[in-house]
Amino acid sequence: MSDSEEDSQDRQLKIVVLGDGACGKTSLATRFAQEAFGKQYKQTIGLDFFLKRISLPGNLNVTLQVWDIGGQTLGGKMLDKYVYGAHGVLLVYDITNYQSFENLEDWFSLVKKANEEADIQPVFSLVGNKIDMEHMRTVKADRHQRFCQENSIVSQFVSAKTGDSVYLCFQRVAAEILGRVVKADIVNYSQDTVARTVNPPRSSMCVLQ
Ligand SMILES: Nc1nc2c(ncn2[C@@H]2O[C@H](COP(=O)(O)OP(=O)(O)OP(=O)(O)O)[C@@H](O)[C@H]2O)c(=O)[nH]1
Repeated sequence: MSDSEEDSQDRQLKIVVLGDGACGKTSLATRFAQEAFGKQYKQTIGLDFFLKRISLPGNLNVTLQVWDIGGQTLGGKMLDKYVYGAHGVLLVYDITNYQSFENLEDWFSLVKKANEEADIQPVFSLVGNKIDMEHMRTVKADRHQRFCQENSIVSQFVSAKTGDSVYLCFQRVAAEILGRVVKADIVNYSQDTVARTVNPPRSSMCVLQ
């Protein structure tokens, strides 16, 4: 087994999926992790987990721990704990439900606050779901883009139903996270050369766990 293959087995990223009830978070996670979709709505109580190993350009593999947080947890006591230490956060809304887009401001503020003390800030992505229902869209694409520009976050549109852009959505966030960690790693390296000589650079990737 090559060094890079060995490294990849240890690398896990925590990706938290947030947004209003029924915007499609569980469907998105299920489509991504199990390549399945169910029409029937079953509310998530608390949270669910999914694990999936993905490939990134450059022969890099990572395992994503997807935390699917129930929409009803907004304002609940546990939410801070669920989102703490996330490497990536998908802020999901339903493009046919304007309220689900408006409420993302609250979800966004909450995660930023919960992670104030964390070493690494999460990579955020705004995810407009249900693009298979484009004809019923109530959130204009330019409102979506403005939110992304104002907050410097990654913009994505997906359909958990058809699977359109779902894998790409998770892949893009993982790539963005790894880009940041690698940059942080370079800074640490220059500040701590002695320790790095004893511990080879690849051990630094433990920061992701
Ligand atoms: N047409 C369409 N329906 C979708 C899509 N994604 C989810 N749905 C439907 O929307 C409903 C809610 O989906 P869920 O994935 O359970 O929503 P959720 O955000 O996890 O909801 P909570 O558990 O309450 O937080 C279900 O009936 C899904 O089948 C999509 O991309 N297109």
